[in-house]
Amino acid sequence: SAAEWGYTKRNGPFTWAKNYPTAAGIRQSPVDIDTALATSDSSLESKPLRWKYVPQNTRTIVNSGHGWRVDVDSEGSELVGGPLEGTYKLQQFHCHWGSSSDKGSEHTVDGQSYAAELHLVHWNSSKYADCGEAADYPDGLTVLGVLLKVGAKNPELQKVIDLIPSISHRGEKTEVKEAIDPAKMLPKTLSYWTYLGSLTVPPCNESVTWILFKEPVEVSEEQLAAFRSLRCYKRGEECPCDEVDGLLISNYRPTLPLGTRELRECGS
Ligand SMILES: NS(=O)(=O)c1ccc(S(=O)(=O)c2ccccc2)s1
Ligand SMILES: [Zn+2]
Repeated sequence: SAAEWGYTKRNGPFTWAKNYPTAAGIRQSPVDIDTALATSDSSLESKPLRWKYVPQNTRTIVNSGHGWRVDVDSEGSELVGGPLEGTYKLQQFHCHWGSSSDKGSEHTVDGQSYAAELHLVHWNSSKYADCGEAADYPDGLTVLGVLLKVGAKNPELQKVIDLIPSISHRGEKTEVKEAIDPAKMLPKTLSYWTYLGSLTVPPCNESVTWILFKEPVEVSEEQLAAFRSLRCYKRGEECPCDEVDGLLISNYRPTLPLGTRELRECGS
């Protein structure tokens, strides 16, 4: 198949539009959050964001070749309120990071990068049958974004990190035995920015309502180093990417212009 997309010079973000024209669209993510542009919106304040997750429903963790991803059984989960119409269900969560902790988040805040960014991906179960269908509609998906900064070891994320050695190569997956509670990976204060954007990986569908929490959550340097130990190629195959021995040391997309999109905020 055509050279798979990735994050190296040869197949990275600036090449994606060749095979995925939507990547050159006007509603792309991530963006730089220019906090001076954000407008506070009473309608957001009047409908608090509410979520319910079922830790026992975290099923498997997989090395997608572009990072780790924990797939969840959507049943029993829900996300409502804030900018959202209807109910969204959790599909999966994953992370983006950089080769050193001075970069790695996808969204930036007033030009500042964070060490990593956690994404909890939800789909509109009020209107669509599943995540794949929802991805084709402008109100199909919602991603909760959590900025990660270097600090204390994150105990909930440690449950993911403990599984990384068993998914070291692309395509490997393993059962998540110890329940991981996505709610425990969210910040204490629920202030957020929200805008209309896209998936940050190909096919970059413009179907995501982004909700990015303002308060960063801590993760340790050792935990970030564990993320970078994932390999982008299959066991037994040679490394196609020109990353040093195919280590997934960086998997974040640089920011795209917000353009004429509205950036709203809720909470201080
Ligand atoms: N970084 S991100 O949160 O925007 C993101 C990347 C990939 C997904 S997805 O695998 O859920 C997915 C969902 C629907 C279609 C294709 C992929 S969501
Ligand atoms: Zn993501």
